[in-house]
Amino acid sequence: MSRTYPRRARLAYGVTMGVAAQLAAVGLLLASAWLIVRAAEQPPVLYLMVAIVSVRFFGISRSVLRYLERLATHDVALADAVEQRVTTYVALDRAAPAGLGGLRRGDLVSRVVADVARMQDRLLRLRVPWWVGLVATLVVVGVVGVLDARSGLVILAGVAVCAIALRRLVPLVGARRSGRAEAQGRLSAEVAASAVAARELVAFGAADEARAKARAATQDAQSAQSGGASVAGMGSAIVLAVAGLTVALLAAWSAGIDPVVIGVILLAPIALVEPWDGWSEAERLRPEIAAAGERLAALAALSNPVVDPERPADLPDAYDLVVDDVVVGWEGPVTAPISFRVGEGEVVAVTGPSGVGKSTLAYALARLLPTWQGDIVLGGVPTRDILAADVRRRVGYLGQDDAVFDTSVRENLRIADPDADDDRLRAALASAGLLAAVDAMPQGLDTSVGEHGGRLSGGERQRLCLARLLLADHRVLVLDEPTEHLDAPTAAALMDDVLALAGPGGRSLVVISHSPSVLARFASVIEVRPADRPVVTHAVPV
Ligand SMILES: Nc1ncnc2c1ncn2[C@@H]1O[C@H](COP(=O)(O)OP(=O)(O)OP(=O)(O)O)[C@@H](O)[C@H]1O
Repeated sequence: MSRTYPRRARLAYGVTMGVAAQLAAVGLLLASAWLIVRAAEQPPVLYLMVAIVSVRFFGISRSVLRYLERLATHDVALADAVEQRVTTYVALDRAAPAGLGGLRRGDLVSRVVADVARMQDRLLRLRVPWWVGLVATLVVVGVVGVLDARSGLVILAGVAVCAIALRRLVPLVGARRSGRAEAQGRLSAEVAASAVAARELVAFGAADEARAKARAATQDAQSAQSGGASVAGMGSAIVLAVAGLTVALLAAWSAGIDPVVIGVILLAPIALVEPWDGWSEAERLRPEIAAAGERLAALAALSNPVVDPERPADLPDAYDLVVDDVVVGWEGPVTAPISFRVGEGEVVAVTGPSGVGKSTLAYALARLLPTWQGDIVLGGVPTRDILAADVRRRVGYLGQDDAVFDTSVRENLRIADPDADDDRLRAALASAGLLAAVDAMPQGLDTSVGEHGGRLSGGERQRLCLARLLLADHRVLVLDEPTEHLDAPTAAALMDDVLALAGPGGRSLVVISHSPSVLARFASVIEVRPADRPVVTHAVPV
């Protein structure tokens, strides 16, 4: 059924096909039973023709109907998953970076990938099996009830007992034993952390400890998984016990019923084992699906401390930057008030002891974090009155460890501007002082830079990030330790290129650095100091 139909209609069609497939399976078993019992009486073969044709019809239609059910329900589930994925990415985008502080990277990946996939099961393995099983079971109860009312009631009682036992017992035990997704999340986080830090772990002899942690997380994940298997076993046991008991009761009360009909009646509960197994599986998964839903809801509820104004001001064309009595910090204020001004095309350096809050100030300048006190004013308008995305169009930030993707130089640059042609890419590379090096690479712009830019030198990586920043055409650049990890001549060359970006009509620069040789090149150096006494701030950052 095509996607032009509404979701509800596609789902109803899928469930109807599922019910029909289930009834075909029941019909196959009952028609076969009737055929075997009746054939034993050796009637003229003409009497058996209807049953023989029925067996063929049910056998073929079951497969076709099941296929149609899968097609329709998976179509709906996949469309739901796409929506869920988009919602999750939008939530992450809204919360990043300041709102994601408490989440480990591996855990986050596990949530975004595994939990979203698990949510597909809510429809496919929880809701659809319950609806299909329930309708199919009630039809069978109705048919048996027409043949013999008391037998119909016995099967109805069996259905009720099975449904209640599965619904009550399996999730109860499952919830206690599951935690599979959490265990999987912890395992992913450990593995991701070890993979990123593998070199350091080996160098400092801490690999054994990391291995032990990963092993413990693996064992947790495995035991959560085997817990799931024993819960599945319990569900199957309940189904088989109830079906067996129902058959026994039906057999005990079968006196006086036509022998051919008895065969059909006794097989009815056996035919229902398949839909009931679907319920059992659904109940086993229910706690995991609920937990995945809660984790995704928690992600969706993450808030970003940077709140856009209700009536945003237009982004001004002017780009002089005034930092007026500003205090920054993450969970609370950490710096003493900071004030300075950078006119259009001017440069200023920011320094201060390690951990004092220089990078935090850089985040605030790019409106990635709010301030606890004071105003950051861009072109005469406080940045809190402008949409954060607009501020970031004008103010660009180059961090100490900006991401370099495992793809070509060209694609790494185009993240800043997907439409940029080679001339613009080359101009940005030239301004960042990387063009000659890229031209010397075997495939030029198409050269792959490796994971985290591993095939580039530290200086080249830094210049690549700078070129990317230049391509986005920000007017104010905040560069956080741009010469970190570079030797003195490379650092001096990079600073030459950076400072050449400023000047009348050029970009304004705020350069954060510890390095005396970098600071020596600036006429204006601002020192960030820790808050030595409690500073007056807003109750919440704005
Ligand atoms: N993502 C974060 N969440 C919470 N606190 C943070 C975060 N990043 C940094 N901090 C804290 O904010 C304070 C200032 O850190 P920041 O990175 O701004 O210092 P810095 O002056 O740039 O240091 P360095 O010169 O060593 O890079 C530190 O106490 C640090 O622990």
